[in-house]
Amino acid sequence: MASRLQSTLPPIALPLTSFFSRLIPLPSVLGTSISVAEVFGHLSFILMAVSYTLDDLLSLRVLATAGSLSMTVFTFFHPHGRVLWLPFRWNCLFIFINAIQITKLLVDEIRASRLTDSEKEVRERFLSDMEGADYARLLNICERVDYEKGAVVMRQGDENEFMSLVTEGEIACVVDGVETYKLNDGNFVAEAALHAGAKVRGSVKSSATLVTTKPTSVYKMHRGQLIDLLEANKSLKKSLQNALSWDIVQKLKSQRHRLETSEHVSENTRKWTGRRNLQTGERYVALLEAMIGDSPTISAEEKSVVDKYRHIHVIDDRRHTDALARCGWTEKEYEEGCKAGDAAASEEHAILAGQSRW
Ligand SMILES: Nc1ncnc2c1ncn2[C@@H]1O[C@@H]2COP(=O)(O)O[C@H]2[C@H]1O
Repeated sequence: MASRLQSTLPPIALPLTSFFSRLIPLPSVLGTSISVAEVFGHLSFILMAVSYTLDDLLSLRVLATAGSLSMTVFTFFHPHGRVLWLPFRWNCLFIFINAIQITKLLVDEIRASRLTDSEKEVRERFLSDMEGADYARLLNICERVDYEKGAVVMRQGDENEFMSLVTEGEIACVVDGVETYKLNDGNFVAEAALHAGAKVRGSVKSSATLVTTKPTSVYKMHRGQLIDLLEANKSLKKSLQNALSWDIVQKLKSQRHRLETSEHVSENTRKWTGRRNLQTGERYVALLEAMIGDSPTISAEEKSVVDKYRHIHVIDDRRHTDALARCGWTEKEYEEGCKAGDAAASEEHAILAGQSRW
């Protein structure tokens, strides 16, 4: 065996041939003997099999790499006496790919382990579903901003490109001079229908003036950067959408609570409700404007986001038609996904719609 190996192996490997072709005696039930190279062959498949049972990505990749490494040894010192170059080269490629991915995972783990105490606390309190590495990636695009009490965070009607998470403090939301809501720690600000899956990268008109009523801190992130990050990280997207969904539930519940308990509101319930309704309509218009922009078409995917948003926020047909009119669209145009009178866009839209059916 050793002599056959020696005849095909690259000269550099020749000193190792006697080791890998050495026979190890086995208990009689398993057969007579096994070579060291074959031990690596079996080990490779055992490691691969175990790796498939693991959920933890890092451990899975480490074991898969060890499996591929064992396979390269087996194919290089193959008992038939010839190097099996085809599986050898493929396994080298698998090792290379896994090594890159393992490095990325390790970098993420290191990043996650270097969080400050206050960053860790924010994760534990408001983003506990988020993996440490995903949270670290999110922090990369976040800027912490601290406001004094009484600071104006944004004004009603301002174009705003940022989404924020309040990590501490309190912010009053004022619409046409009437306070409609108070944002507290854990609330998202200007989430622009992200909870419904909208990918609004640009600016959205603010539906309220936001004024801090206590010293307040937020994590502020650019919406475009956030959406790019979410598109590249499915697990981050899922956990952030979870957090946003809970935020919506919390906001709706606390609005009801506020309506029932606050003296200030009960004195002016009609006025408050009127402003809230107005604000809901304005936010819907702002969302449609941001999604449609100047484009003469709206895709089926965008429409399904709009439908989801309407369902969550109970936007009835009248409000929907009014909002469309404010954006310069008719109900019919919206249903068809294309503005009338724009022949080129209409043709292109029909082609794309036809393609998507395939
Ligand atoms: N009544 C309210 N209920 C919940 N959140 C609000 C309210 N008013 C304002 N906000 C938040 O303040 C943000 C102001 O900008 P947006 O309209 O983009 O999004 C708004 C919400 O995130």
